[in-house]
Formats: sequence, structure tokens, C-alpha cells
Amino acid sequence: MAKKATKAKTKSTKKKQPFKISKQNKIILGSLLMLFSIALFFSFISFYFTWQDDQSLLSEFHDRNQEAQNLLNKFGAAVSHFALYKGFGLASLIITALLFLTGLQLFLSLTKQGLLRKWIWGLLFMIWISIALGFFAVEQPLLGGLVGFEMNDFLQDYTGKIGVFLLLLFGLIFILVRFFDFNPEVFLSYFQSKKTSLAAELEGKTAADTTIRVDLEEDQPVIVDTYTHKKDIPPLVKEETEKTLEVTAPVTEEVEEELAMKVEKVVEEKEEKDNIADKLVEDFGEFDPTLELGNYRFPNLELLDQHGATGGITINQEELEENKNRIVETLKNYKIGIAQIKATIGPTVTLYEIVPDAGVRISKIKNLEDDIALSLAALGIRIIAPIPGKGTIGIEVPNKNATIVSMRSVIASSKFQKAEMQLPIAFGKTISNETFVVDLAKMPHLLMAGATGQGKSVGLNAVLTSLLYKKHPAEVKFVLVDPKKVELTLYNKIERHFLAKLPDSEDAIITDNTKVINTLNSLCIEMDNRYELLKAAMVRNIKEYNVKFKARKLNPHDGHKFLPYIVLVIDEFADLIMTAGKEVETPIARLAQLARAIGIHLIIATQRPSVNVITGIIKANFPARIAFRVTSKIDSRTILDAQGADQLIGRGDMLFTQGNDVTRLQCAFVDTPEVEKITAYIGAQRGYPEAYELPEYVGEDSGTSIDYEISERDSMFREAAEVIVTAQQGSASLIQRKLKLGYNRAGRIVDQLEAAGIVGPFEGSKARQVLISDLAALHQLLENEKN
Ligand SMILES: Nc1ncnc2c1ncn2[C@@H]1O[C@H](COP(=O)(O)OP(=O)(O)OP(=O)(O)O)[C@@H](O)[C@H]1O
Repeated sequence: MAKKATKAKTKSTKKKQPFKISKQNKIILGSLLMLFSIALFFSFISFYFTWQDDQSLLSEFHDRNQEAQNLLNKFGAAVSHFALYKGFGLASLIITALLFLTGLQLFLSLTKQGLLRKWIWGLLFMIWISIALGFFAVEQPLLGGLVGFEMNDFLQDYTGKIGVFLLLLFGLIFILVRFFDFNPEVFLSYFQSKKTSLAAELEGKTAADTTIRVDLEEDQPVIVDTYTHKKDIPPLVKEETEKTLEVTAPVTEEVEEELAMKVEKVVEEKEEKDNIADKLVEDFGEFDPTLELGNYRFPNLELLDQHGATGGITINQEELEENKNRIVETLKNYKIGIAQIKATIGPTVTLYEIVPDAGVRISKIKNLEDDIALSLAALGIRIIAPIPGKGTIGIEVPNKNATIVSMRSVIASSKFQKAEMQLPIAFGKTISNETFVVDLAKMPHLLMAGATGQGKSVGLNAVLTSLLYKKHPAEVKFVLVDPKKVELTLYNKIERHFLAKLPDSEDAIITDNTKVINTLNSLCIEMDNRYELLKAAMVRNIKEYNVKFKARKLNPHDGHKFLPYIVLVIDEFADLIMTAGKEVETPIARLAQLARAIGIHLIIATQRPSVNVITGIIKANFPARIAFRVTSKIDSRTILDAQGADQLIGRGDMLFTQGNDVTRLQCAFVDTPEVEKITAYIGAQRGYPEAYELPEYVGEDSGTSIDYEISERDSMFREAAEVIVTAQQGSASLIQRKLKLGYNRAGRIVDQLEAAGIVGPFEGSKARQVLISDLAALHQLLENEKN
């Protein structure tokens, strides 16, 4: 089924891509069209010389012994006959020109704009020319072709010769105006300018001293004389106006007046819609990050077990009835009447929803939690009063026979298969037996806690399995931290597919607490780098970035690359905080605060949910939390900010919150052999040459040439030196254990020991060499230093 689903998925993604011709194919097609059009052109021309010889051959086209005179032999004779004789006559040559232009456009990968216009106008020309030749060259029917002849015949029957002539004239004007942008004014102005220059020449005067007579009586401004209306005083200017004024005007002005202005046609700039990115996408298609492992096959459902849960949940009617009666009775004992009761059967617990009689205080029922548990003789009863958004009170009672929720059933569910999420996770099933799927990218980080043996590791495996079933190796990478060294080692097999690691480190799965600090800091660098990329790409998050990158709008030469999601999983977080404290907390807090936008998501699991492990700063940045069964109400409060996790029944029974509501879920069960099969399946496929490389982090105190002052040595320096010399083993962890020091302090002491010449330089994973053979020699050395 998974196969089917993935097939369907690839089909649908294929569908989305529009049909595009690649650049190479365009060149091939373009040249084919051009050559064909040239051949056709010459064949058409030769038809006019050979048609009489070839005519009889047309009926014997299939006879190989016959040969035609046409340049393209029988094919040319047949096509030309069809196009010229039966078609548009001489005008058919336009077709060859259009074919040539189309081929050229393809060959040079020019935009298709304007091509359609050329074809439409070309065909119009063809029709017009064909009719015109049919009209004027009646004696030569081959010039107009059958179309020209028939059209003429048809039109003349209705409009007569004059009508056809007028129609042809109109067609010509139409073509001249619309296609050639013919403007009669241009003609007029042309003739006018001709006329003036001719007149000037006739007068025989040079252009420079052309004298123009201006009759003032015509052109003078109208002066309204107020006096003339009242008294009969002759106007002063009158005498003047009667004279003829001679004005010598520079000829240029004169010419300018007469010249009709030619308005240059505004050339509309074409909008360049297809920029380089579009062109790249057109030529090569969208960038496909999965192409490098194009043959990667997603794990199939057969790798997962049913865990005996084939028939769904089996309902024990008797048990239901019994529990209902007991609830009603217990409440009755405390004088609480019930108006209504309803049961919803889940895989591990059954929810009894009750509506109490009017006037019953909810707190009263809530206080009876232990009494109801006693009367039902069952562990793990949880009372939800009231159920948010329902107005009822819920009593969750564990089923006598819990049903295992297999990972297979949740992965196979359509809810998970159809989930259009960035990082979908199928956790398990809700109390109403619905598959519960959430998006890790939206959470954006997850905190998991639960006492030992309650299902944390299974929960982590469920998360990783969900992602393995849904994501391609190019899309997600895991950074796995496993201090217990046994839980996540199975994932070693998919190192070259799904894991990320520090450069030069041997194992991708981090089991050494000291390396965790480097990895976390390296992730911080990766985060900063990714933010820089996002800034350069002017996008706000990884999703937009990757969309832009796939659309080839980001240039890989500028450092842009497809960014996979990174999921950091830390098992036994308490252990890490105990040994490294602030050094881990600070980068984790930074990542938790900032990494959501750039696709780094944290999953932290811990056995001990005490406040010094889950500090305020961590809690504030992990809104999504999962609680498996914990031992105390306080622990429950630390994780969920609510009680209830102490009432769970274990074995994958869990509470999930994403900030507001708490949902009870049964975690999907995936056993170690199943994980082994999945990782082996993926691991057997071709992977990347290396695990995904994280940026290198150079620790602050990783330098080896430290010249420590004797006065600045640690107070435990002497004791540490003795421990090292006695054990003849130069390791920081030995000092940590024997002297009960933190990692950092032990590391500093080792550096000081190196500076003092007691141990050798750092040698990678091996312990340092001890340069002093015994305690006596050590004391000697330290005494000498003092002097
Ligand atoms: N979802 C589940 N459904 C059924 N059984 C489960 C489920 N989860 C866990 N179990 C049972 O509980 C056992 C312990 O689970 P798991 O190893 O996950 O505990 P844990 O919390 O990781 O313990 P620790 O912290 O000691 O590693 C499993 O071997 C399995 O038998």
C-alpha cells in the first residue's frame, strides 16, 4: 500500500509539471523545420517548371520506378500539387516563410511572443494574394491556385467584378493600415513639403533671406478701443495698420510652421516575463533535490509487524456494563446523581462521559478520583472535569485487555498517508481510536518525559519511523544523541542517507557527552549560516527558501543550496545536563528559540523531569510536550503544567499537549526488530558518499599550546596529576570520575597537565600519553617547578 501511495505521490508531482521542450530538443526541432521549409520553398518554385511533366505521376505515387522532375521528387510534386495547384497558388510560398520563421525561433530559443501574430497575418496575406492573383491573372490559374479561382468565382457570382475589386482594395487598405501601420498624413506632409521646396526653388531665392509679407490687417491683435465708443476720436494706431509691414523672418521658423510633425510611434517595451529563472525552469524543469538518489525506494509496510492487532479493538460488553454500574454506584454513594452516561472505547482506556444532575459541583466529582479508582479496582483512572468544549465530565478507565496500537496500522492510515505536512509524525491513536498525526515543523520542538520503562524509546522510534516512511533522504537529516549507547545505534545503518555529523567524527550517532557540546554549537553555526542564506534570498523560512530554490531563483554559486530539515534527537537529556550543565543548555536554548524558521527541530527525552533538568528557559521554548507515565504529581506538573501523567498506565499510554489541551494517546508500538528491518532496507540502498556534514566547530578551549601560569592552576591540579600518573592513563573522564569534577574543569586540568609536561598532546579518540612514570618522579617535577 505504501508503494501504491508513493507511486500515487510521484504521479501527482509529475502531473503538476507543465509540458516543456528542453533546449536540445528545441534546437533539433528548429533546425528540422528550417531545413524542411527551405526544401519546400525550392520544391514549390520548381513546381512551376515541372508541373506538366509530373502531373501524370501523381496517381502513381507508390510506384518506385517512376521518377518526378520536381526538386523533391515525388514527395515535392505531390506536396506542391496540393499546396499550389489545389491550394493557394503562388501565395503558398508564405507558408514556407512562416515555417522557416518558426524553426528559427525554436532554434534560437527565442520567446514565442509574436509568432502567433505572424501566422495569422501570414495566412491572411495568403488568402488575399490568392484571390488577387485569381482576379488579375485569370489566364494563369496556377498563380492563384484553386482557392483563388473558386473564391473569385464565388464572390463574382454575388458582387460582380467591381464588387470583388472593391473588396480586394479594402483588403489591401486593411492590411496596409493594420500591418504596415500606414498613415495617410505621412503622405500628405510628404507632398506638402515637396510643394514648398518646389515653390522656393521657383522663386529663385535663397532660403536665408526669404521675405514673407504679412498683412497686418489680417493678423494683428484685436485692440478694443474704449474711446472710440464714446467719442469719435480716430484711433492712433489706425494709420499704422494701413501700412504694410515688411518683416524679415528667419527661414527656419517658417519651415517649421509648414512642416507637419511626424510623431514617432511609441514602441511599447515588451515585458520580459520569462527571466533567467523561468528560462532555466523551462529548459531543465524545477530543481529536484531527490534526483541524486533518484532510485531511492521508500520502506514498505511489510517491514512492520501487526503485533496481533489485526481485528481492531475487541469490546468486552460485560466489562463496560460493570464499569458503568460501579461509576454510577460510587457517585450515588456520595449523593451525586447522573443524568446521562456514554462510553467511548479506545485501545487502552475507555472514556465514560457523564452528565451529572443539575446542581452538582464539578469539584466534588474531581475529589472523588481515588474513591472511584478504588471501587473500580483499577489503576490509572483519570478524571477530566469538565471535558473542554463538551460540557461533560470524563472518566477514563483502563481496559482490562489493552490493544497494542501497531506502527503499521498508523502508518497505513489514510490520515498519515495523505498528510500534507512538512514533517508528519504518527504518534498513535486517540481515545476514540483515531490516528493522531501532527507536524513536527509546527510544534516546533518536542519535549518527552516519562519514568523508565514507560515507552519513551518506543516513542522516539515511532517519531523516527514516521519520518523515514514519509521523507526522502534529501529532505530530512537526523542528529542523534544517545548517551545510553544502545537505543539509537540501529540508525547507524542509514548514516549515509539520513544522518548528519560533524566533520572528522567517526560515528554519526553521538554517544559521548563531550561531543554533544561540539555538535550543539555546530548546529548553532548551521543555524546562523542558514539565517544568512534566508536573508540573502529575502525569505522568511525554510519552506519559502526551498520553494524559491526549486524554482531556480537562487544561484548555487552564491552559496545557495537545498536545505534539508534537521531533527535533533537527544535521549537521556537529564544525563547531559548533569554532566555538562550550562554548556549544553545555552546552545539548546538558542536553537529552541531561533531554529524553527530555518528547519532545525529538537526532540528531547528525559527520564527525570525535575526542574533542574527542564529549566524555565527550556520549558518556555518547548510548547509541545509528551508525558509518558511519571512517578509523581510534581513531575507531571513539570512536564505538562498539569497533573495526570502520574495516573497513566504505562506501556505507551501518554499525554500530549501543544500548549492548551491535553490529549490522551496510546503511542504506536514499533519494536527493535522492526526498526532494524527498516534501517537495513534503507541502508542497503545506494546512499550519499558521506553523512550530511555539519559545520566545523572549534571549541573555545581546544587549543593545545596553552601556557598556563603555575599560580593559575586549578586547586585540584596536584590531585589530578597524581590520579593520572598512578593510573598511567591521561584522560579527562578519569579525573572527572575520581575527583568528581565536571567535564569542563577536568578538561582544563588536563590542559594544565599538558602545559606542565605531565601528559602528552591531544591524540583524538585515544587517551593522552602520560609522560611521568611514577609518583616520585611527579613530586620531583613539581618541587623543581617551585624553585
Ligand atoms: N506503545 C507501546 N505499546 C505497547 N507496549 C509498549 C509501548 N511502549 C513501550 N511498551 C513496552 O514497554 C517497554 C519499555 O519501553 P521503552 O524501552 O520504550 O521504555 P523507556 O521509557 O525508553 O525506558 P528507559 O527510559 O529505561 O529506556 C517495551 O519493551 C514494551 O514492551
